[in-house]
Amino acid sequence: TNVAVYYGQGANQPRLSHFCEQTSMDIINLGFVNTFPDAVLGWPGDNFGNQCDGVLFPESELLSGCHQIWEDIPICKAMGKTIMLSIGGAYTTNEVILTDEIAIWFANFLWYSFGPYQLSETLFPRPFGNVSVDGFDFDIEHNGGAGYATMINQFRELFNTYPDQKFYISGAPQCSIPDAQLGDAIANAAFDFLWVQFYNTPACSAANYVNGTGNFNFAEWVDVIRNSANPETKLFVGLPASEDAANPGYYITPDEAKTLVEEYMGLYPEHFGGIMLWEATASDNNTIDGFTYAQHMKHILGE
Ligand SMILES: CNC(=O)NC(=N)Nc1ccccc1
Repeated sequence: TNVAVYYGQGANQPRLSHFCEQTSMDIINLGFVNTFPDAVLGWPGDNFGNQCDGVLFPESELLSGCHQIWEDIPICKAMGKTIMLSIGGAYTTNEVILTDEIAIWFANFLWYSFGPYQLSETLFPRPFGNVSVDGFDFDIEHNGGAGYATMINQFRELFNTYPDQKFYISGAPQCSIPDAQLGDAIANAAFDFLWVQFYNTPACSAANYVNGTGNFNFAEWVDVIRNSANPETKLFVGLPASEDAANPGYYITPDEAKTLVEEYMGLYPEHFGGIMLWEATASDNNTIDGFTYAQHMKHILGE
C-alpha cells in the first residue's frame, strides 16, 4: 500500500526533491494544470505555486520556468517515486471539457508535452524537460462532464504505444456518490488509483467515522469500484494532512486515522490502495511526537 500526496500548492513549499527524499511518500501528484484549452482555445495553463519563475511560453499560460521541478523529477524517479501530473484542482479558471475533440487534443497535448520525450514531436513544449511523468491525475472540482472519460481513454491509447513502460491514471473524487465531476469517467474509463476526498464534504467524511455521525462511505466506494470500468482500481483514503489543510472540522489525528485504516484495510484488502494526503507541505508542518503526518500514515500502513 502507498502514501500519495499532492504537491505544488503548499504555502512556502520546499522544492519537490525535499519530499522525494522522504520514505513516507510513494506517489506525488504535481498540481495543477488549471487552465483548460476550452478557456483559451490554445495551450493549457498551469500553476505550481512558488516553484516556477513566472515566465510563460509565448502566447500561452503555460509556465516555461519550472526549473526546480525540471531538476527534481529525475531525482524523484531515481528514488522510486511515482510522479503524476494533476489536472484541475480547486482553484481553476473555467475548467470544462466541452467536446470529445478537445478532450482528445488535451490528452495528446499533455502526453507529448509532459510524457515520454519524443524527438519527432517538435511542436510540443517540454515544461519539465525531457523526463516523463508517470501518469495523469484528475482532481476535477467543477463542471464535470463526459469529456473526462474520452480524455482518459485517449491517454490509454497513448500509453499503449509505450508497452514496456507503466503509466497510470488517477482521480480525486469528492466522497459523495456518484461524484458529480468524475462519476461518468469512473464508469466509462479505467483508473488505476482513486483517492477519495473524505474531507470538505460533511455527509461522508472520515471525521464522521471518528465522531460516530454521518456516513463515512468507504464501503460504498468499494461497490463503485466493483461496478466501474476497472474493478482493479486501488481505492485510497484521502485525508487532510493538518488542521488547516482542509475546511474546519475534517482533520483526524494519526490515532484516529489508525483505527479507521486498520478497519477498512482489513475489510477490503484487495481494493485498499493506501492513504492520500492534501497536502505535502501541510504534512511537513504537522509533526506529532517527532513524526510528520505522512510518516504517521506510513507507519499505520505497516511500513
Ligand atoms: C485533491 N484535491 C484537494 O484535496 N483539494 C483541496 N483540498 N482543496 C481545498 C478546498 C478547500 C480548502 C482547502 C483545500
